[in-house]
Amino acid sequence: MKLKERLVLGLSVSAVLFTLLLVVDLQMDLGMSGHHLVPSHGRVRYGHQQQDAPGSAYNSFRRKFLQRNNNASREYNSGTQQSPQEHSEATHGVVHPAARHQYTVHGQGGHVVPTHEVDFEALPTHAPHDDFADLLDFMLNNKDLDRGGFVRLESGDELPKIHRTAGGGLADDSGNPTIADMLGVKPRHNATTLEKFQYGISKHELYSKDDPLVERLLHDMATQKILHVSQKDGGTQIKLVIDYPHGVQALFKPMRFPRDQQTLPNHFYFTDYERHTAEIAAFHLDRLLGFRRAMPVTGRTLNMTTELYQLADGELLKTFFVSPSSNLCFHGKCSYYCDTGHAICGSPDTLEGSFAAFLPPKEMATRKVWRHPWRRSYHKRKKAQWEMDSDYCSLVKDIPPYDSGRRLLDLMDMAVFDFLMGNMDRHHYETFRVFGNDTFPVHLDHGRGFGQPFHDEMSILAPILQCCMIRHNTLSTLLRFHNGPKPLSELMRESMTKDPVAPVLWEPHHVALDRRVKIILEAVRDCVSKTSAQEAVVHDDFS
Ligand SMILES: Nc1ncnc2c1ncn2[C@@H]1O[C@H](COP(=O)(O)OP(=O)(O)OP(=O)(O)O)[C@@H](O)[C@H]1O
Ligand SMILES: [Mn+2]
Repeated sequence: MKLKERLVLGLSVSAVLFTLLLVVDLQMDLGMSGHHLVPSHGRVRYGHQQQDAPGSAYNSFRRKFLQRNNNASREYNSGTQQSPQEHSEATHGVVHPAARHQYTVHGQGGHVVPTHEVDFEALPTHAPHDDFADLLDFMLNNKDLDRGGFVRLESGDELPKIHRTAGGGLADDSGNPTIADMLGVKPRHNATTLEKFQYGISKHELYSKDDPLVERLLHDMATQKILHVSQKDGGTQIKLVIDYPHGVQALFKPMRFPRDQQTLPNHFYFTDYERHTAEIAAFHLDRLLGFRRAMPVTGRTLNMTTELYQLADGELLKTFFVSPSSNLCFHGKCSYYCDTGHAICGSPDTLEGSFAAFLPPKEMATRKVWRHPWRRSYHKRKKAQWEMDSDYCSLVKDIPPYDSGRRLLDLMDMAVFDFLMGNMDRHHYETFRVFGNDTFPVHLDHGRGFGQPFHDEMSILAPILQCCMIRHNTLSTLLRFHNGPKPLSELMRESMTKDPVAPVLWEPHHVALDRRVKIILEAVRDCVSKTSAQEAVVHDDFS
């Protein structure tokens, strides 16, 4: 080979290698690498940025919202009590004016109780009901618009569902195979309800719309005899693995505080205590939203002596003690809040908790862990990249798995879900490896939701406002919640009445749900008016 040829060859090879390196690096960033796309203080600029980039809807909507609510509270607030949440009315969210009127501080750490009987529905609403007819029209007229690079599926809104055959087997005639299909197995006929449920997890949802297994699973977890308890490793707060007969397991999170305890004013989202009621309510909320991406969770009241203490093993057992007021307590071992000062105590030895159906074991289905592109900094002074870069979404959109398929829309759904419950603790998410990338993210870990019923955390909507994107089905579900026949609050109450620890949520959380549905609709309206219609509402077939 001549020198010139060698030189050209060498150059080409290094160009290819360099490109590969760049691609791998970018992909890793949204996977598990721990690197940032750009230094977190950096800003990303694009060649032909418009005056009003899509992401700017986030900043302008937040500003508009803050302003409106500040005015409202000024009008409403004259001569009334102030809620302890007012402090948090900083840059990210708003405190609902009703909060100031109806609650007064009680005890340490911002524990708030109502001063008098309150009609939570009687909020200061002077405006007539806005039915968002413009959004309805928009959705109807734009059903067949270009879906902005997403796969166009023509078969209507409903995802073909997997069904159970008469013999209890699973049939996949739909492009929505189950774990059993993927493994080429059929659950034994004497399989436990949990095993049947696990094998029935499909590519697009954990369970199908009216799956009778869900109610059976909830019932089993709430009533079956507990055989053994041990601590679950990992995570920051105490969780127990509960063993039932026939190898069935559940993940237990204990009650720490009464229902009306709010996130402590000086706690960050990452130092907030977990609430067992949030885990229960999140399962119901996820199901009502039509996602079916959260494992079934039930409440249950335990006898701590016979159902925990006598069944615990070594390490956990050592942490049990009797408190000065003769209540049975334990603290376990974990990286936060696992010491005598943060013990979990019964009264005197009954204890409530949430029981989540166990995910499939490794042998059945392993999961892939993904860093959430809109994760927070988990640092008391640092901001995340998306908080400083209004065009962050265009960066995410270009990178697999967000550049095609359902994943980006799934993140929009997750933002809806998290905003409704006020959950800021969404650092990672998991998918089942067996289904590849075009599968749903499992909605896991909601213990930090439902902490601030008087504060709407607008930053949770950042993905939706920065991408100006929401799944068509999700938007129509939200419109149904808003316009009736039944508001989300009522559907949640109904859905949770059968739970053994009902009422699950403190009433102000229900009020917050309805208020937040409307806020999301306003946010989408804002986006629609700002961007081209095609981009704002993406139509795919996953509900
Ligand atoms: N239902 C479940 N069945 C089996 N494993 C689960 C279940 N829910 C969660 N896990 C596993 O346990 C881990 C910790 O659970 P979870 O996130 O709820 O606890 P956490 O203490 O809040 O964790 P972290 O502090 O890391 O957020 C999860 O990452 C997940 O892998
Ligand atoms: Mn957590």
